[in-house]
Amino acid sequence: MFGILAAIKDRLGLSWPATVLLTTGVLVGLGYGAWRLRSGLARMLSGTPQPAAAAQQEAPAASLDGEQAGAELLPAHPELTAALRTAGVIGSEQVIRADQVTISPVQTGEVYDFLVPKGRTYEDVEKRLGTVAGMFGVTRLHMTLERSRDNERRVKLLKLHEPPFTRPFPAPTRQEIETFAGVPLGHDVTGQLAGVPTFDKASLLVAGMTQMGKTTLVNGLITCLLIGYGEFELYLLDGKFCGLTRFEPYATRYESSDDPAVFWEMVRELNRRSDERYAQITEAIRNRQPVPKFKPVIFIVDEAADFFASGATNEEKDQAKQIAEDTRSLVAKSLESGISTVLMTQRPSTNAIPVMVRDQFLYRMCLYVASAGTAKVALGDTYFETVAPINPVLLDPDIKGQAVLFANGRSRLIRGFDFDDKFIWDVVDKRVAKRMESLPEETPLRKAIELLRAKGVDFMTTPDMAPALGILEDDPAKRGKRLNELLGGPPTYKNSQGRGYRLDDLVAFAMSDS
Ligand SMILES: Nc1ncnc2c1ncn2[C@@H]1O[C@H](COP(=O)(O)OP(=O)(O)OP(=O)(O)O)[C@@H](O)[C@H]1O
Repeated sequence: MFGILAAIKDRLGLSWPATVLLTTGVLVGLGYGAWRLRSGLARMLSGTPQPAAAAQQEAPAASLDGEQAGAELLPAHPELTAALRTAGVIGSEQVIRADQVTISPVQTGEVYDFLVPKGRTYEDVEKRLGTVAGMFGVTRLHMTLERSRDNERRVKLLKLHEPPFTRPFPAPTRQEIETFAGVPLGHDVTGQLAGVPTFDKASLLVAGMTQMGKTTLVNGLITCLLIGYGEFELYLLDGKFCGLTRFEPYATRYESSDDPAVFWEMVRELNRRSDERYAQITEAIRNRQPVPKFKPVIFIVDEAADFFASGATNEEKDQAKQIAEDTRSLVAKSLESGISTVLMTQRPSTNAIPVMVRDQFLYRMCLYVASAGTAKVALGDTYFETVAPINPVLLDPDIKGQAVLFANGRSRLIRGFDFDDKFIWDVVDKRVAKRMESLPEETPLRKAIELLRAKGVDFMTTPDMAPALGILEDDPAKRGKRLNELLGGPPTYKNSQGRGYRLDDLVAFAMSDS
């Protein structure tokens, strides 16, 4: 090295300090030139030109962060980098590294699995999902984002080939429903089952214009509950008269009516049960006992809007107010009492379901509606400010049963199941039979139920039933009273044959507890 320096010194006729300085300067200059050339080549290969100013800004960060320095040299994924930069998800100087992207085909589209640059998270993509979809040349409905559990920077972006649910998925089998972790409500856009983790401590509002598939969706929900949910009681109010009839044999109480008084009566009955349950909880806490576990009760109302409508007189207005207040209280108290409410409405207008009732619902679903305002009524006033909202107005009204499911702050597009009637009947029959098996064998109530079943009748009068259960009293009043006491107090029913008991009432009574 000394020899080389001496040769340079002789050749240029410089002093020693000047020779050393000059040689060092030239070597540093050459090194910088080589670095510029290399990064320029890397950028050219990745097809992402970078302004000089940005490159200068990035130099210090690169020296702090090994990965970022590596990112500069590694090729970027052109499609994702360009889309996410233009959508404003990542900065113009940032890239999505090609070696951190995998694209895999699924049944209905393809999944882009990638890491966003350091300093960004999946939420940056989620917040701008509509714009990102636009960059891919599709709509928000074609795109679904899933976060990963292992890394905040990992994004799984599903892009559909066709509008969602263009092709129907087959209804799930019993086994698929049984193995689903939670309560399925429908298929997601890839054909997987989607739903909510539990119906315990939850309530659901389902809104959508007429003929969009609400009743079918809720029939699917009840079917899934009967297959996969533990023991529960069902209260059904069929405001459309025949939408929920298939489940009557299992229901603890089934009413088919559009009379607000019937709705109010059911709400009050459930509020009473809820109060009793609260009293038991308080008592347990007071006595330092474990809090009792209650059998879940699920109250489902098909077409609820009419029940809150108010008449013109003051008395009717007061009644409507009281109905709204009682309903709000029921939904709000479901948290601890284990009584969940599902309300459906085809008129999600501002005054159809009172705001104080609506705001209590933990889960909300909206099928196709004609305006964003109506969607807000169903999903909440601030719905469009939530993360990655899906506008129900954009759903295709010809593909029935599609709905935006808004649960735990996240939106999902699903399509309710459309089960065969035969499948539903079979599920109901099996569940009712299972219930019967679980009844204590030798009770008079079970004997009475089996008597009606053996005779193949839905109703039996007191004079016919009493002797079969060992009551040989001749006085009708005394006989009726003794039989009712023996059975434990189930509701009686009167028809043209006289007073007696209906099979459905006896079964429901046998199943109910506080
Ligand atoms: N998931 C689905 N797949 C296929 N067809 C469906 C689906 N959901 C609903 N439908 C069909 O759409 C029609 C309307 O369904 P449904 O009666 O459930 O709607 P609705 O919203 O309850 O209507 P309304 O409020 O007028 O009573 C029915 O013919 C039903 O078979």
